[in-house]
Amino acid sequence: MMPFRISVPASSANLGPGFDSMGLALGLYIHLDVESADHHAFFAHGSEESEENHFIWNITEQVAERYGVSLPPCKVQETSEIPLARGLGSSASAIVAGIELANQIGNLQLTDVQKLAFGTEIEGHPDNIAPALFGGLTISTMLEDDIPSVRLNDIELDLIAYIPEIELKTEIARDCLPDTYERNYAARASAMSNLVVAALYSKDYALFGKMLENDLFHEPFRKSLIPNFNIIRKKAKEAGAYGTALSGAGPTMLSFLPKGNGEKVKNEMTKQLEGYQVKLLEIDTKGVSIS
Ligand SMILES: Nc1ncnc2c1ncn2[C@@H]1O[C@H](COP(=O)(O)OP(=O)(O)OP(=O)(O)O)[C@@H](O)[C@H]1O
Ligand SMILES: N[C@@H](CCO)C(=O)O
Repeated sequence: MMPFRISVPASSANLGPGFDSMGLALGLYIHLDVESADHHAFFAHGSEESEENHFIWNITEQVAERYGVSLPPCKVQETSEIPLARGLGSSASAIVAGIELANQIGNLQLTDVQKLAFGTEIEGHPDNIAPALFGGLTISTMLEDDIPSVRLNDIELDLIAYIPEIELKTEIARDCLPDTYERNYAARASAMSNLVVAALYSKDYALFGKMLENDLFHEPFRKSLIPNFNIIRKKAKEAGAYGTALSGAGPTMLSFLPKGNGEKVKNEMTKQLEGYQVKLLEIDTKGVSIS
């Protein structure tokens, strides 16, 4: 086996009302550098000791078991730019990395459909898994026998992420959501989501930003967990953003801006948000890749 590298992008799920279905791949990556070895070893980011039970390796073993293959010994070195539990899809990127590792070293030749199905089964929803696999903006859902997914790569927007120091586990941010929504409420919530998609496809970015900020599915119930939720949205709007949404389950927030305005707005927002990493991010259009 020649040494190779697996790279998987981060992602921002939901984009406001696209709850559990929309996700955008971002130019922050987890990398696995893989080479042949006498025995298995997995070195997690920043660690000099091999980890037997690493999250990613566990996924790799689950895939191998599902397809009935035994994996050759190899050395894997993980490095990552994706902060954990911040709403940037770290778990989905790690799952996709684990699936691709099994695919490569086990010579499984998995199709995109198989990878998406396996990843979604583990993560529970496809909104981060699909962009981590395919890149761009994806809209996906789960049917009994299929996970339809549509990709949009052509988005002419700058992105700024506001990443606080605190972590927020998705599990906790899901626990504060209602179990059910009353019919009129659900109809309004899905109308917001329809308009987000329609505005994106028609490149009406002002409308996109407006609808992005009108989610009814999750943000109203989560915003008390998110430091500076209202302030960030207001300041970003004043600085020129079309709109700002919670990234995934939070606590990161993500602004969408007219192309070319990112650097200026990033500098302004950095001055106002002490203790945050304020990052200008690219949209990844490739998804998982091997080099
Ligand atoms: N590279 C990694 N190595 C080990 N564990 C990881 C890795 N990436 C993610 N995880 C696991 O996933 C958890 C974070 O997943 P969680 O779903 O809570 O947040 P997220 O995926 O970063 O954000 P969101 O789903 O809101 O976008 C971590 O606390 C850790 O247990
Ligand atoms: N759609 C998910 C994204 C985080 O996994 C949520 O908002 O809980």
